[in-house]
Amino acid sequence: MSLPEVQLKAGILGATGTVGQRFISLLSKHPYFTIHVVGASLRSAGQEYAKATRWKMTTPIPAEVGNMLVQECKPELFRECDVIFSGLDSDVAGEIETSFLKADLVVFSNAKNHRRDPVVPLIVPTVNPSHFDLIPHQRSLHSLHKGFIVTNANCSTTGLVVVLKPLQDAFGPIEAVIVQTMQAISGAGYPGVASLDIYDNVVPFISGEEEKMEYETLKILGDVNETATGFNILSFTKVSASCNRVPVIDGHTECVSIKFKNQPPPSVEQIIHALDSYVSESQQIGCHSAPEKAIIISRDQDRPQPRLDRDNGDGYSVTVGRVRKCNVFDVKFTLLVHNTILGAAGSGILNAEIALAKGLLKVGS
Ligand SMILES: NC(=O)C1=CN([C@@H]2O[C@H](COP(=O)(O)OP(=O)(O)OC[C@H]3O[C@@H](n4cnc5c(N)ncnc54)[C@H](OP(=O)(O)O)[C@@H]3O)[C@@H](O)[C@H]2O)C=CC1
Ligand SMILES: N[C@@H](CC(=O)OP(=O)(O)O)C(=O)O
Repeated sequence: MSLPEVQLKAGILGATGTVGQRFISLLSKHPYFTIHVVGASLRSAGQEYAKATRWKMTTPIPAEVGNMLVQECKPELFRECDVIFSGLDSDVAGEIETSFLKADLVVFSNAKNHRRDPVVPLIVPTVNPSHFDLIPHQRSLHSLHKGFIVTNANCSTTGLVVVLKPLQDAFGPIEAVIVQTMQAISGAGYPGVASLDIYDNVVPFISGEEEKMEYETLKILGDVNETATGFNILSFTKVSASCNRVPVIDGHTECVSIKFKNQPPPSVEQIIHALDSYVSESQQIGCHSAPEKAIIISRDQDRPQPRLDRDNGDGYSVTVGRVRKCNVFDVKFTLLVHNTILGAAGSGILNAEIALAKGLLKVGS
């Protein structure tokens, strides 16, 4: 993809939070999105960013952002932005993001609020960029000239669909998926889970998470209908998720078992080959943040591990290991996804790069 001639102005909603901080650290070294406005709640608005946030990234706050004044999340304060990235708390994301859409702004959201909307694409950038095809319909429905809203997926769902997509493409419909997650504490935002709850412990419940994985997987792996006015949500595939919080800072690990419709199923080596050779549309386009490999196969018997593998592909790759035959279903494996990069902010940024490549961002208009 050739670089655009102009810099695009980016606004960040929820800039002080866990996902917002990740947006800032990724965008600060981005070649064509420049951070223009940062927004958060009334608690933070009016303060310098460095004072308002409790910075938890391992790199310093970028100098150009540290002394920016945090704004309220009002569309009129972001009207110069070509693109808005939202890391808003879901208690407020629905209403605020809708007000930005109505103001004809382009919103890439991390929050759950709009993911089930029948005209909002739910896009994991290394899986289903074709769902951008619905944007002209969304624009006409809301009488928008340049604005639209796209969401990225729940972080655990993101890792899962990156691996299911090439298997579905290569071997046909997947009949059943059973997944157990071990999710990092950064997934709960800041301050998140109390240390007395998570230290020396595992918590076998994350509110709403299992339902999100079971629904979002089917929307993402489905396709856009013939008239590009809606989504064909998979009805054949059944997903059952069990979600657990574990004392890991970043990186969600998932143990997955799957059963194919077509029998006999592919061999373990055929599955490894399909995963290893998978190239997503975002890579084909040559997007700046697209990983060299969407899926990295580990053949070590004790990998993937969050501390060792979460930064693979700069956090944009999903690492898969322990691919083996399953005695109940057909095959089982373990995957690892970086929950705040590909599982959150990174997906928003890569989705914006894809939108730009597809001509959907009307820069400076
Ligand atoms: N953490 C993760 O791995 C993932 C998170 N997500 C989703 O991304 C979103 C952000 O999550 P996360 O960063 O973890 O959450 P945090 O709690 O860390 O951050 C929430 C952000 O929302 C802002 N905010 C809260 N209330 C308001 C308000 N009334 N008006 C304006 N801004 C407000 C906060 O500002 P202030 O500091 O001023 O309070 C803060 O910037 C959530 O919707 C979450 O579900 C999605 C995928 C993965
Ligand atoms: N619930 C996820 C993070 C998250 O906020 O997900 P969602 O964007 O689907 O609400 C976790 O706890 O790890």
